[in-house]
Amino acid sequence: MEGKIETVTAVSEVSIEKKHKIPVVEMTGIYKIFKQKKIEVMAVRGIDLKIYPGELVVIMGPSGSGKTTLLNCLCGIEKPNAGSVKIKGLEITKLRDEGIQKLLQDEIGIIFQSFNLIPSLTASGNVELPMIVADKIDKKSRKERVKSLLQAVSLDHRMNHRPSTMSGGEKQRLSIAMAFANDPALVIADEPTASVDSVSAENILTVFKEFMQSNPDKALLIVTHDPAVRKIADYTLVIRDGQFVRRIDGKSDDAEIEYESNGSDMLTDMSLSRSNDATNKLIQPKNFPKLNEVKLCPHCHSTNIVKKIDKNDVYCAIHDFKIVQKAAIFCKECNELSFVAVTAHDLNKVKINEMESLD
Ligand SMILES: Nc1ncnc2c1ncn2[C@@H]1O[C@H](COP(=O)(O)OP(=O)(O)OP(=O)(O)O)[C@@H](O)[C@H]1O
Repeated sequence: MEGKIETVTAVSEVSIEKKHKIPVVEMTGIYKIFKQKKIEVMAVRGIDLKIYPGELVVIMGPSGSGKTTLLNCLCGIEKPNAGSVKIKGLEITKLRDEGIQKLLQDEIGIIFQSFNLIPSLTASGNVELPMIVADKIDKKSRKERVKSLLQAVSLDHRMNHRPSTMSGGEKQRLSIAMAFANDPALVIADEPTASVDSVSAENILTVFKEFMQSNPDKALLIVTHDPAVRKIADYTLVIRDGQFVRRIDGKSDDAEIEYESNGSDMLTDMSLSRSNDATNKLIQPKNFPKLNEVKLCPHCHSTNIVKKIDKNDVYCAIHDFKIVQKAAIFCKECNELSFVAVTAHDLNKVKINEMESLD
């Protein structure tokens, strides 16, 4: 159906073998709304996600689609407005700061795009540090583990070198070794190949594959814009406007991902040549107005605006399950492009039966 975005749940196909395992990640009905003055941004809307031990899952989506917010909810850094997040069966949405800190220390390893290495420490010092903080194993075992982790990422010859002397690919491999240091149940990688060249990116994917093969009880979640990463995934979830809209099973790289086209037609129609992060940000008032009621730029409140509705982007929002639609508002005063949710009442093209099938 034209205009319909089907939401996808990542919990549908569970093998009998998996049913007997506790999921490493179990997110149910997650909503996250940010409030800025009178404006609400619904960054995540009703996400369900289960990841079992041994699974390598990739999440892809355009800028502003809610990837970081979802990860933050998953790690306890952000509290969702609604829904449950369990890590290895433990509900984490009610944990206090110390509980979250312990969770991040013991059960979740994070690989940041920006590496997050300590410049004054050598490679082995960086890998050892999380183990010193966790204080679970003695010094001798720690040193042995540092060695084997650095071997696993092919950096054993660089163990006494500082990050400043390393290439981007080496730094990223070092941050992978750090993330696995405390033997976490879940490793999350945020854009792990974004800051490295294509050869290093291939090496990083190989390291992930090998880690998963030698640690079948772990789960790995990678958030990326890089389609190459899908090659190593058990399945890929495409996120758009805070919802999973597509699930691609398997590791083949021939299935197309079309999320990049999100919003671009409107930009072209409005004769805008520039592209910035705002293109995918949806500004969502509490009560959805009709398009003709939108009179001001959401950024500078100027009335000098151009409005355009995207007929291909009708979707269902959670507020009373109203059918809403995205409208692009371009402000000639501040040059900002915003997306505003408006009621689909203006839309003669949406037939009643289609609207009903949306929720
Ligand atoms: N702290 C915040 N306050 C207000 N709005 C926020 C906040 N954090 C995120 N948002 C909004 O929530 C939406 C989702 O943002 P998020 O950072 O999760 O997207 P993303 O997919 O990770 O984007 P990118 O790929 O650019 O990092 C965006 O519209 C963003 O502007």
